[in-house]
Amino acid sequence: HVNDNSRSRSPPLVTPAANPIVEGIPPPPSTATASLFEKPSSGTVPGLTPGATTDHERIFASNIAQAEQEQTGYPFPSTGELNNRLFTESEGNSPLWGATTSLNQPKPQAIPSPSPSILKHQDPRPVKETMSQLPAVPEHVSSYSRLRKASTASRKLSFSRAEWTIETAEQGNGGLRNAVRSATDAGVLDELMWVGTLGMPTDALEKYTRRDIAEKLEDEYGSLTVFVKDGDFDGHYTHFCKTILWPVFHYQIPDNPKSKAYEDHSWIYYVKLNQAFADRIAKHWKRGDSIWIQDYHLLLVPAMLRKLLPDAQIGFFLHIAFPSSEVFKCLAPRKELLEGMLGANLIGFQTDEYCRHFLQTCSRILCVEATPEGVQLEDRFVNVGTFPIGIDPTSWDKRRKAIDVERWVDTISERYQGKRLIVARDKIDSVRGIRQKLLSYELFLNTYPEWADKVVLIQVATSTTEQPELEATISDIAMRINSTHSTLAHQPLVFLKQDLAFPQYLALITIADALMITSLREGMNLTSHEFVYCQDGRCGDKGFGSLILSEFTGSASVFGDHALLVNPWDYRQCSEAIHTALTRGGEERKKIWEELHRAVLKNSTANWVKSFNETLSRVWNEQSSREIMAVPRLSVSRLTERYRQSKQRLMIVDYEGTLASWGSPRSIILTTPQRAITTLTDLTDDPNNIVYVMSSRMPEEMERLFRQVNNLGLIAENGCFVREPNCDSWTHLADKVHVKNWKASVSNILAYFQARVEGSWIEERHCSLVFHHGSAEDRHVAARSAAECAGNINDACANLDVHAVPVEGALIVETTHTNKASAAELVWKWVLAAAEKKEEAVKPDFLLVVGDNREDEPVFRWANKLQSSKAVDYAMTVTLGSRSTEAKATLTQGVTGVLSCLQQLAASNGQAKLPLR
Ligand SMILES: O=P(O)(O)OC[C@H]1O[C@H](O[C@H]2O[C@H](CO)[C@@H](O)[C@H](O)[C@H]2O)[C@H](O)[C@@H](O)[C@@H]1O
Repeated sequence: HVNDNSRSRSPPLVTPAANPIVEGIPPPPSTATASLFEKPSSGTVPGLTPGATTDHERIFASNIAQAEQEQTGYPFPSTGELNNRLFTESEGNSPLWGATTSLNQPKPQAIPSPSPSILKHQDPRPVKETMSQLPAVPEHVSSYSRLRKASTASRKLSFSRAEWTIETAEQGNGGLRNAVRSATDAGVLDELMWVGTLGMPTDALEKYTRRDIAEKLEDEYGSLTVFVKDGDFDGHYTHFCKTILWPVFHYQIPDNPKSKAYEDHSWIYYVKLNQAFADRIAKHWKRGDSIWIQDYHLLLVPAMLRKLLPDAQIGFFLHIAFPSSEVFKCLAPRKELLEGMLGANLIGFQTDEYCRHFLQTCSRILCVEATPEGVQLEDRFVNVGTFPIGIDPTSWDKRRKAIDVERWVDTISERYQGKRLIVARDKIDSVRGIRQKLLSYELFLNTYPEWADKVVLIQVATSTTEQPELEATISDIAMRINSTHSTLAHQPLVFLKQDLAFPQYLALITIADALMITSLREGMNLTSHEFVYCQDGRCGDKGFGSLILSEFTGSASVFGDHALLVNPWDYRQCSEAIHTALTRGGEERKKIWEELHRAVLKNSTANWVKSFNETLSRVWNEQSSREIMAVPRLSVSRLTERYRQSKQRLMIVDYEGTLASWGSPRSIILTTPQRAITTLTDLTDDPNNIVYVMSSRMPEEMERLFRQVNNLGLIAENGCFVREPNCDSWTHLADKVHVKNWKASVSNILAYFQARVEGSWIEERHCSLVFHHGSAEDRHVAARSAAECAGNINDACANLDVHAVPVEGALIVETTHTNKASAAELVWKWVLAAAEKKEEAVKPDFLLVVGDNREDEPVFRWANKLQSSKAVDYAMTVTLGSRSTEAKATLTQGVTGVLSCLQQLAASNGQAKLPLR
């Protein structure tokens, strides 16, 4: 990676847990975590949950096993046997499928709440110093701790000297891994490197062991390891990611009095880990590399990298949901998180909804301009887009052919002969909605008792972290369902608190009659895609099953109404959906399934990687070409030379901020500085020049401002009105009826915000409304309100073809139909038509556009295009200051620079004398 400069731009993928892992390490030094590292007993696959742990689970697990045994006569193994058999069968053959949660490596120290020691890190003093200030420890305690220290030390020794091997990890984002694998197989990615942590504690490893592991991972597995302290990892992942970001991004605001979610002590670990990733990547980055950062664990990395590598091509993809701005607002470091993401060139989301939420949140919290394409920052544009992830049909075809799958199809079919199967596989996590699903299922059994002995819900519940309260609640409901609705020969719910081996999972979703997903929120949900793909009717009379899907998943936007969309909190609706799924006729099921299947194929993983990658590279090129660094300073002498050589010229110059500094919007006697008047007069005196001034001001103001200049064309209200030189009447470009209608809707929104910002006021122009907040008492509050106001208008009025654009001290609301460029186009037509009429038709061969803000950008774009399409020989577009722009050149001396440049042009043809210096 480091030495090869010739490689193509395939992205190193940054993920918090690299997929190759280090395994076979004895218990780590801390007694608190030792049990997590115990070698699994024989007959289990390393890392798979080794069985029930709490009393509750023990009772529940044995209950199911007992129930299964009691139903003798069936060849189906008990849960325990099944478990062992599965584990044995999958040995040495790690499943390669999607979002599995079984662990074949030591778990990270992931416990539900952070250890109290986490707070120690808040103290900037070294630990030793802090310890020495503690009161003396009683003798018996200190000898105990000496003993503990000794045993810890010996464990550390054996840990650090232990043999190790590298195995494929099963945890992490399986969907992402499959996507990258399939893209590589399909030749979409030809070279890539993963960047991640080991996913296990590493403090106890000797330096040389860490080095050896990192070297092997880099050389043989194309993976770059980021080492962080165990405590930092814990603070980052267990606390900040899992108790703050994860719930909030899934609309769960931890606002109960016991919640520590908003104490910011874990923020420093989040920053630290993100910085460690950024530093590691920056060190290895070479020109031509593209960096793709994955998911909510690394929201700050894009900006950290941008600082280290200003020109790098950086993409960011969020796999989980992005909440509404009202929810995101609750996060204490909300600004930092958004700014972190905005370091990327492209930010991708799973659905349009998350995309919209992000744009709105940026506009409201950061007060920046957000367009449907992305976010305009002061010096850069960041593209934002939707890239729904999917599954890889090719690899699924291969896996389905495995002999194990067929065997399991037979076993499960035989076991549940004559029954209708509803299946589900979820992580035990409150956002996955298992509780809501079981309650709905219970309601279904109560409402339709005739189904009680004909249907079985098999719920596979995987877990990586302990969630005792949730698990207890779920177990209670599960027990209640089975104790109420079971008979000696039938049990309507099979609840497996363990993951399945891959062939079993495949078999299960192949023969099921329905899949039920009730996530309260979820980024995508690939289980539903996997289910649909496997329901192709290849399995006897089974197939074309129904998909019951929470409307709060990303997959709901992929499948739309072809799925039975449900609100998981509406138990009645969910129960009815179960009934519909079980009673639908064969023809109907097939027809619906075909639509679902089409959606799965359309969203294949290879397409996902390809489209993100291609978009990233395209927007990076576009953005780079707009970067101010790449925009040269205007060479006035060269411009003058072209001016002198040309026969017919068109010049369009912006008014405020370009020809004159910004005037007070309320000024009644608005005047144009004499120097601007003189310059314009000198230019318009030349019969070969056509000069227009453009502004957001109203036509009557423009007339007043420029009445002293003859032969001057005017563009008012940002292109809604145009007046030809020497003409008394204005041409209206905006549709009056449309303007009247949208003004009525927007006025109320503006009035609402105006009433809340002391010192702000609303100006009504002919075709636009302006919310002036530049002289508000509290500028900061005013800017935030204006941003929020813009968000509201842009959401509410999107289909009215109106948008709100923030400018210096104001928010202009205007129609999207017209802008300064539409006026410029009309001017161009007029100029060509006039040239045609002359005896010696001379088309303009010199075009100059000068402006200073966002509203001038469309005119720059238009003029540049005229030149590239060879409609004009020479076009120069010039902007002021250091914004990102599409102009070809910049002028840094502001209004003075513009005026002296224009004076130089006029003087070059003898129209004016240059002022004495
Ligand atoms: O639990 P974490 O290690 O913090 O990771 C979060 C989850 O990542 C994966 O799911 C997310 O990405 C999937 C693919 O884009 C998407 O379908 C899902 O909705 C997202 O939540 C992973 O599959 C989960 O197991 C992780 O919990």
